[in-house]
Amino acid sequence: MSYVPPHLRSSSRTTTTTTTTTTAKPSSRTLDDQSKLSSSNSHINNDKSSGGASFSSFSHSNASSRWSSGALSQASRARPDSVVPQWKPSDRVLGMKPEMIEEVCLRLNLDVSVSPDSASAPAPIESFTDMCLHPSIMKDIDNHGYTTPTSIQAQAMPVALSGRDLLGCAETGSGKTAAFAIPMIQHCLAQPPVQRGDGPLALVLAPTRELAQQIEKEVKAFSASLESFRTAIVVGGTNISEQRSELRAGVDVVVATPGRFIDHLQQRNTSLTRISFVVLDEADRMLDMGFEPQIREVMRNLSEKHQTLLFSATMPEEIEELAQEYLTKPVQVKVGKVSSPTANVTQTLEKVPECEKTDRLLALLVEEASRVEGTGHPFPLTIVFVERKTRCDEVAEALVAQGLHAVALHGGRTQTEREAALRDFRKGTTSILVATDVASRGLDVSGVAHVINLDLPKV
Ligand SMILES: Nc1ncnc2c1ncn2[C@@H]1O[C@H](COP(=O)(O)OP(=O)(O)OP(=O)(O)O)[C@@H](O)[C@H]1O
Repeated sequence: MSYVPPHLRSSSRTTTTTTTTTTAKPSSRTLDDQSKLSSSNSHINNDKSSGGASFSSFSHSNASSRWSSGALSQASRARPDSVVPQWKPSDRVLGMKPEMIEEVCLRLNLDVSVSPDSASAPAPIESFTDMCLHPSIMKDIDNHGYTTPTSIQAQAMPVALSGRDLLGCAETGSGKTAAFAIPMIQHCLAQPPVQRGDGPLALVLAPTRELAQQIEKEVKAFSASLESFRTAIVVGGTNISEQRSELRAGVDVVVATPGRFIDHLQQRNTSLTRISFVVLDEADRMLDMGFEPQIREVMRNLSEKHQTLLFSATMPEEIEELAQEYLTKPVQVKVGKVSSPTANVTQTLEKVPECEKTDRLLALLVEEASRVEGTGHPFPLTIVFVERKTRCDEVAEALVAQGLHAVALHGGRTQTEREAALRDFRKGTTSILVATDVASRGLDVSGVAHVINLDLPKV
């Protein structure tokens, strides 16, 4: 049986308009139950004549707080349906024999699986050229300096480009941003253009502002040659009215943290109606941070024709439940890091009583400062991870008191302060970044020499 992308699958989904929703967790179900689940959870009113879907707010039941995608005068305008992009890889890839595919998966350390009732996964592709991408995207990949796909890119990109849902288990640093950003841009290019008060066509949800900003930067980089391609970043701690006007003008892609995105939906600054490509990045982290109700609210109100990519570094039960509920016959791709951290990283563990930890850290870093003094080299970039915000400030202050250039990065600081802290660290003006895991996980800073976990990371 040939593969039918999620967009084209017929469904007997019941359509209802409701004013209240439940956030009760569903029990664990098999993939076969998925369509039933989707239909029982659907809160979409697909009555196109009324201008699209109506939504309920998960936190309020009063009428004024309900979201409506009919906002921004869209109600009176018929919105175009999403288009299923026609994609096929090069003939060379199409001609790959099963044993060749197996050999590539083995070499790239890829673990690929599909549910028994779905079509086999698309073959991994080891060159961007063989992916047959839009010429502008190819140009931007080249400008970005990427010559060969990483393992996750080699497998996740063909999956996404072929229109299938993806469950990706990839560690931070494996190159997954491009793995979803490039197919997402290609998907958007196949859609009818966004108009004012319209869009977005694609949505990326990420756990932290910093990660969202990093993702948006990448999306911009891979769409730099496309003149009218617009992206918006929607995160807390930044000016909501600027975001409002940007969203209302109409954008192709929104990269957002879940809380702020819901705020904009409730204020009717944007809508879910035209979204046909969704990425949940670092989904495990988003659940850890309590974003599950917001994620569920978005997912269950999306239009029926959409494709979902879910990435998570770990696969706890909650992620599996989320995947079973919101992904349709996904291809599961598991991959390790691009290069083994043990290849060029020395790891040491030192047991220190709680009350002596800060002193030990100060001693180590002061010793390092005197070692580099006189060598003409700057203090090596160092990240110190701590568990709590208060400790983060205390440690940074103690380091500064010793004459070291340190700064604290945690969720309690303003967006401007966080951006400045990261900018100074990236430039090397500040050589020590003391950070909580929540604020800094997944950040990509090159040239870091030392990483110190003052408190053991919670895994
Ligand atoms: N194909 C590639 N060729 C060269 N460098 C790449 C390629 N893909 C990604 N990189 C680089 O590898 C680093 C890690 O990539 P990226 O940030 O996309 O990883 P990630 O898995 O998304 O991690 P994170 O969890 O931080 O988002 C970045 O510096 C990125 O520019």
